[in-house]
Amino acid sequence: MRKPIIAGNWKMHKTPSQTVSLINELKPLVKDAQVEVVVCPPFVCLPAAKEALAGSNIKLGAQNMHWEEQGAFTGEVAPGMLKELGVEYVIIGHSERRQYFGETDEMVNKKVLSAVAHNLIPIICVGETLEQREQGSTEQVVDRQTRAALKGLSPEVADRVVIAYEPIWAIGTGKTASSDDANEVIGYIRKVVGEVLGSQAAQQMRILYGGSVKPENAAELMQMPEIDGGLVGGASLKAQDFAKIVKY
Ligand SMILES: O=C[C@H](O)COP(=O)(O)O
Repeated sequence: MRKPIIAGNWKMHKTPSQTVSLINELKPLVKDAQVEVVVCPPFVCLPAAKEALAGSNIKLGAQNMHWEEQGAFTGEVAPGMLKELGVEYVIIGHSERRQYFGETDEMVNKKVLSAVAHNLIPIICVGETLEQREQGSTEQVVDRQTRAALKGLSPEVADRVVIAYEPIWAIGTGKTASSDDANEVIGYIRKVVGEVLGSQAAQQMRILYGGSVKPENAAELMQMPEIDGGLVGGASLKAQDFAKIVKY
């Protein structure tokens, strides 16, 4: 049985003090959650978040990392730095990183391997643009991104790797993939995982949906058999909304 995950990607929102307020508001609302709850604040908010999360069931995630242990990489953050702050999850290859910061499939792969080696659970983002969807190349795009991201991974770590299918046209736009569409693409991604790592690994790996997940559409999406939870952007910045999604 794959335990669902609801993860909040706060993107570039919230200062350290705002982080503490949001977490304090959220904690009582999700304390009985049946799913794994993760929040991913900005890097500089992680220490404050860790302290505010003490004793709660909410886990801490980061939004990115470098693959190297250390070195002359100005502005970057290494996996060991995240570990020391109590981070358990790390989003890798979000479409905003690919689009605005030039992250390639190869960089995503290096980050995934490094995260796993450091005992961090990567949440690997894949998904097509509107143009690619309209051209009918959704499967081709997620196929390429998934194979590239998983290259060199051992099937034994499948339960410590998460994929998030995020159609780019659905991110922050209010447009959601229909639950049938999302389920179908995630089923396809699971098939690809099976081809790369074997069918047992494919059954163990959690694959989330992301893209305008809201309290109003969470239940329908999360009830689909292939969808193992959600990566939530905008709605994760409001404690009440995020808690409703957690309790879908
Ligand atoms: O990582 C989260 C996604 O980019 C979804 O963002 P959104 O829920 O604001 O559409």
